Amino acid sequence: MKIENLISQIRQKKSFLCVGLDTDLDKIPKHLLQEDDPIFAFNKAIIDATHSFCVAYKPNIAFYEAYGLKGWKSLERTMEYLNQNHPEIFTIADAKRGDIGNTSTRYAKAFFETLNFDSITIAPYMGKDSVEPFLDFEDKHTILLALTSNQGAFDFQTKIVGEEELFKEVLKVSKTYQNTDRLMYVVGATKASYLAEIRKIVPQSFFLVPGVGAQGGSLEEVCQYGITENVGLLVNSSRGILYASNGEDYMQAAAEQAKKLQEKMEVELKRIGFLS
Ligand SMILES: O=c1ccn([C@@H]2O[C@H](COP(=O)(O)O)[C@@H](O)[C@H]2O)c(=O)[nH]1
Repeated sequence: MKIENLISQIRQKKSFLCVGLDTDLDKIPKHLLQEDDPIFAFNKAIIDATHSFCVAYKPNIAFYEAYGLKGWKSLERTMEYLNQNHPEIFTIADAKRGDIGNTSTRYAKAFFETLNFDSITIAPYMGKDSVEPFLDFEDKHTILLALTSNQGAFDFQTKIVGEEELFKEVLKVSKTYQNTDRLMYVVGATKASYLAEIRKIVPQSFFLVPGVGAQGGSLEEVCQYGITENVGLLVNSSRGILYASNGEDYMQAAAEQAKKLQEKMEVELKRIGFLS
């Protein structure tokens, strides 16, 4: 997908919400466990309930790999459903891959070609030749982990390396890679106070921002420091939407949570003049 199409969808839906599809058989409503493919049945219901409030879906691959071949099949069916019914919606494989060049190329083919995701999350630790194979793919996006939402982010990412924090070095060095227009970054909502400094380094890039809802990050703070004239944000919520209820009313409860976030986003989009 081209960035212009993502931006025009944000304008149309008045939303920059990404719904995380972290589907856990221990948490979904019990009656769905009778289905042939409960993971797909749950994902389909969540997509049907939330698609008008969000611009992106982010299956976290761990939740599918955990169930082996069956989980992978559910992921394939989810992607087929999205590509056939909502091709305008941006898809993110939250896979956090990255390896030596020829291996990265195979990961890129798996997620961009076989599964037809628009983007994938990548760990930057192995450097340029582990990231650039993903950047070779036209209209596909590589989302580099910059400053993650978890507590462990302080173990390495904020440590001073040379003159500044490691995450800043990641951002600066990544700007020297080829096809940087295909780069986005992960910045945790729980680290919103860092966003102003991050924006100085990458003023135009899109950020995937996990950590609102269950992890306690604030949407308003993320917008205060991170929003750009073209929005530049995809704010994710997974558990807060998926498991708003585990009863028969789970679709309605998920839709309500997604709508609440969309309405807050609309306020922010109006505040910056992106929407009139
Ligand atoms: O820094 C990061 C990077 C990725 N994630 C992932 O996002 C979702 C968050 O789920 P919630 O239920 O909304 O907390 C999940 O898939 C994480 O693995 C992140 O949280 N932080």
